[in-house]
Amino acid sequence: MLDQAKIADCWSQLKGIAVPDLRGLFEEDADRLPKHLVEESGLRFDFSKTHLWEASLVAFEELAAAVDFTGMRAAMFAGEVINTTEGRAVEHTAERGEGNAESVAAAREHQRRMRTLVDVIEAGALGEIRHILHVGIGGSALGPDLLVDALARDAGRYDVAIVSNVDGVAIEEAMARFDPHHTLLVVASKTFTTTETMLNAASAIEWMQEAGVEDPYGQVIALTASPDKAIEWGVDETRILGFSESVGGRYSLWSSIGFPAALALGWDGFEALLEGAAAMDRHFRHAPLRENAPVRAAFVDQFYSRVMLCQTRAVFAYDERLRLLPSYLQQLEMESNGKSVKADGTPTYGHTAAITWGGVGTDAQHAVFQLLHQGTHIVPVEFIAVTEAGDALDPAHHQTLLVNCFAQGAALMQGRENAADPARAYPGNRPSTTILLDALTPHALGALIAFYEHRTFTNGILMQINSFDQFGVELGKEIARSIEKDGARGFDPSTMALIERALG
Ligand SMILES: O=P(O)(O)OC[C@H]1O[C@H](O)[C@H](O)[C@@H](O)[C@@H]1O
Repeated sequence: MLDQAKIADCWSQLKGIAVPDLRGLFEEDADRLPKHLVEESGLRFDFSKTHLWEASLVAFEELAAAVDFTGMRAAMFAGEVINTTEGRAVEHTAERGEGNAESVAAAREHQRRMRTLVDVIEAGALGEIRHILHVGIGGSALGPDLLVDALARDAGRYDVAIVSNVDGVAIEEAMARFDPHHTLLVVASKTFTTTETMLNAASAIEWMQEAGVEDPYGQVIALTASPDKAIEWGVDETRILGFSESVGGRYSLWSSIGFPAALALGWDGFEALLEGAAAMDRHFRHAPLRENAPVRAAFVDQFYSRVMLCQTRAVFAYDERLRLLPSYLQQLEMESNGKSVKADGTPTYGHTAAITWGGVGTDAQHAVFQLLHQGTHIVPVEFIAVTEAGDALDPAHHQTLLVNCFAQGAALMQGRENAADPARAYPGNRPSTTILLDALTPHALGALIAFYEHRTFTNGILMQINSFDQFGVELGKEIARSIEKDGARGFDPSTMALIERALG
């Protein structure tokens, strides 16, 4: 049993610590930078432009002890049932070889099948496959989409479309681009019941049938933790790639859900992604809290959201290849920690997940950065940049990109006084974290995504939240089903009028 009074004391202590000026922190401590830097797997995490200092770090370490952070971390890696509301273990790390031996062996077996299927498809056993039409939503789309977009742009192996929205416009676009005779339909759904995915999958089959494809189901691969449902739907058992129930949807890109990435990258690339994640797993498991990147990042998150009461956090990828990272993180962070009760069902203390938003640099500089520099909200900003260029053009492109990224962090912190002209004054003292990757390799991206997963988990532990359920998404689905079944009956006047007007 955790000592709740002790935990409350830790939070009060954190709130009582003076919040120094960022510029002053650097002036007072010549060694501030190395004390607030973590290097791991070719990723450099610079937390020095945040307001945390010795006293806050000590207080967070005490909080981590009070919430039994190390016990929870060990329980996750041991495969204990830490997702208590759903009675499940949390075993995405087993996909990377880190976890209890039985789960790691099961994951390896799933991967062996996945690899075989990648080889079989490459060898042409399912005909000449040129296009991959992956239908899935939420965790069954955002992760694969990020991987393919970031790493397989020029791989040229297959043309991949990841379609999630139930709006037919989304899948029509892919249909217009693809030849149904040369398309592999990948149906990705952990539950194999999700409305959007099943509807898109059915429309894709129809599209193939209408084009005269003889055996459309012969061109289907199912990625699911519910193989029985996939068989019922018509997929042959040999083309079902399973994964364990204990791999959560938003943590599933490492499992067979990552299949389109494995196809697009080739197996070696996919394996490098898993190895990068495993390296971050080991770092998270063994590095002392002070030198532990996900833990330090979670301290920063908690500080801004619960001590400074910032309601949002912004993520800007200064790399076009990572343009999907903010939306991927929105699901990971907000679906995991956007809760109002603790794991024991009692109300949480203060705010939980910050609202994650963001975009790409330099585009965002010309749009939303005004608010970051001069607005009334304090928004902790995270910059992600890559030293090695992704393009082969004039080096001026990449140099300008990086210079701008670093300039923004400096400007947020430095500010500029202008007593004569307040509209042109910058308050400064605004926080940012910079994550700098040496190169955007599969290994580095694996490590980066695993960093975010562990950071989210650590945030959950510090807030005593179960980060692995998502009951908040259910009510809206239920109401939608009831409207489809019974029409506009029994709802409020506004909802009924909308239904009548648009749906008749
Ligand atoms: O993979 P599926 O079972 O189709 O689920 C897809 C998505 O739908 C749900 O509503 C959840 O909010 C997501 O966490 C999940 O990833």
